[in-house]
Amino acid sequence: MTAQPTQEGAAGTVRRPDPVLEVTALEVHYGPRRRRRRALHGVSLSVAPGETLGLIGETGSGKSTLARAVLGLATASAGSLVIGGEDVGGYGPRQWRGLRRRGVVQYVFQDPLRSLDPDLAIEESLAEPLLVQGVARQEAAERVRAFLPRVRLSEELLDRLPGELSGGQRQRVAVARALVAEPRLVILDEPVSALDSANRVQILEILKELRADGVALVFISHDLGSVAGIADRIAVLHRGELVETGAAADMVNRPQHPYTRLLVGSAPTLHGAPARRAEREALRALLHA
Ligand SMILES: Nc1ncnc2c1ncn2[C@@H]1O[C@H](COP(=O)(O)OP(=O)(O)OP(=O)(O)O)[C@@H](O)[C@H]1O
Repeated sequence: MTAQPTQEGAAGTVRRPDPVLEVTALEVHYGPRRRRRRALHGVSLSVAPGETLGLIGETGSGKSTLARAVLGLATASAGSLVIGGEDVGGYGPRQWRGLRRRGVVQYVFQDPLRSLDPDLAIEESLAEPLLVQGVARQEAAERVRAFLPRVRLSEELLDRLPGELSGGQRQRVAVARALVAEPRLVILDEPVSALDSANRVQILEILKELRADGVALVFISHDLGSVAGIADRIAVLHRGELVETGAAADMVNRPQHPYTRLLVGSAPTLHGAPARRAEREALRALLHA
């Protein structure tokens, strides 16, 4: 686990810095009243500055809903959400836009074309988060160019459109766009799921290096193997509820909840081979009992 930055308190006691993200008893529902379905129930978690939280769960467990709630794209029906010290619970669309424009929170989606404007040249896409924060155009251009080596991109790509790049290059542009303006928190929703293994490894390496800047990351994946090597802590979501949260090594080596054990057993990238079928079936039976 990476050491968390700490501050000296008044009496000389070391205290942890305030979390960048604090989610408490969050509830999200979809659908009109009579067909209302609960997507998240009583979800509480926090992420410290510089910390990487892995959020894992199977399809439909509510991972993207949590990401969307933290980005102001899904409305919470109860609970509280504090981002960068701001209670964003009652925020309307304009206040959410303001928060995103100020660059407090950024995002990377599975499909980079969702994170990038298809009609904007790469250079413009990368400069935009800096320009909206009031950085002068010349300085923005310099900062973009200085950032490119960190995501293994060359300047030749700057005048291309997203559609003229490979999938791996596009995702590296999306990562650069999310991080170039030094946000406090970045939500990455399945950022490597659509990539081949070489590109997946490269993006994971890049993210590990960028963590050193002190940004907090929430890394969402259905695959425990993708997050295990990068996350400090891992939170497991099952049917809209967090069933287990702990240090990444403990979750991989000593999972407690049957669902976490099932995820660990089903992650071939963690072990030489997935757990035996009979064991997985036994865990599934336990979960559905
Ligand atoms: N816009 C929506 N309207 C209604 N129900 C939705 C909506 N988005 C998601 N849901 C439902 O909410 C639940 C959680 O979905 P969510 O997309 O958050 O899961 P997920 O863990 O991200 O899944 P995946 O890994 O497949 O993306 C699912 O039952 C889903 O069908």
